[in-house]
Amino acid sequence: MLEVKQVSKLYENQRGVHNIDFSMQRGEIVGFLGPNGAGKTTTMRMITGYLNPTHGQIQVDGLSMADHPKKARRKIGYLPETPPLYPEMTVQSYLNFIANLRDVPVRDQKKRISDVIGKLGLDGRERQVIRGLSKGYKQRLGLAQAIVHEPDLLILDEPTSGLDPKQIIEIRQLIHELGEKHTVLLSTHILPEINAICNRVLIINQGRVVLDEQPENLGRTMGETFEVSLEVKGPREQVIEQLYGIATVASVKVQDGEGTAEKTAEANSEAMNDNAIYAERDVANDGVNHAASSEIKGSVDGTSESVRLLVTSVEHTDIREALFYRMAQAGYPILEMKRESLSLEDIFLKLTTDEPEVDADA
Ligand SMILES: Nc1ncnc2c1ncn2[C@@H]1O[C@H](COP(=O)(O)OP(=O)(O)OP(=O)(O)O)[C@@H](O)[C@H]1O
Repeated sequence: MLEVKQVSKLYENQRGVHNIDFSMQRGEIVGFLGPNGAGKTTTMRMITGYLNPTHGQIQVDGLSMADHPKKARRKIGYLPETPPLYPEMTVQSYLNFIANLRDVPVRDQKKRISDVIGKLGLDGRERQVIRGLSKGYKQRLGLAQAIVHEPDLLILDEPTSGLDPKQIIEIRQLIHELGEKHTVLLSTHILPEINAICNRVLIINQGRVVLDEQPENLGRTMGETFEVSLEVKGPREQVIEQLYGIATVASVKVQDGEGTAEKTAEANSEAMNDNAIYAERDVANDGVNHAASSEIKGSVDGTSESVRLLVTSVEHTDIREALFYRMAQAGYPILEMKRESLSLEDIFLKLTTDEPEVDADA
């Protein structure tokens, strides 16, 4: 649907974006993230044909933006950061005007406009003057003008910026619905928005794409390990040794009042050798709850009988079931188990807070 090939933009010798290269398939909703000045708006303006790239090529559904700008633009709906509205017009007259501007056939205009009014919840406001609309309704109208000519590709520049929380939820829902029929590229500063509506995320920093991934694969791409935080009722040392008895456990860190300490790989192999002994001990205890034993050492204030641990697996293995069965077998109840993963915020900061690059070919 969209091909952005090695696109660069130079503003009076200052680099806007450098070698941006990505494509979008029909039906994708892609979130475009980046800190202020990263190059999101510049990229979007080039895709929509409002700005010419200094180098590179843009194709929309196989049409080159440089060679066939009019035809290519007809396939795109664009909502800039500030919706291009005429405050003196009414909702209806503005949409009539836009439909004409976008070459919607006159015989189709009435139905098309009534459809977008319905779709964007603008019913009953057709005669209202735009100046009097709330910011949320202006944004709805901005989306309506972007889709009135039924484009295949929607480019939305920070569509929820400046809206209140209720309006944000409504506009997100609308974008989600629009995504069923259109391919969508949306820029945002709101990271949860990506998880809420996008099936792919592009992160841009200092004019370059630094990440292109599906949200569910972000952790793996960033070299994230599979970590589980665990609260177990039982004597700390025995619990740790039991954990190291699981072949797929790579490390165990204690996270209690005495600080975070990591048990090493040697502990792992020792524990694995001792595995049989622990198994025997379990059988001997025959259901006796270890947590009730006098060996239990309290944590922070001596009143708790539980231990908090961070357990990492080898090769990204999901160890949650193994942890459950091992602790159950050993008679140490798991009070809490939670998979730890990098948030989009963590990843964004990791990728965008490096030292500024010195561009060799600048
Ligand atoms: N018309 C212009 N003339 C000169 N430099 C510009 C122009 N427009 C953008 N730039 C520069 O290009 C770079 C990218 O800007 P751009 O507006 O595309 O970033 P952005 O990611 O959209 O930022 P924001 O999130 O703040 O809107 C910045 O360094 C900016 O100063």
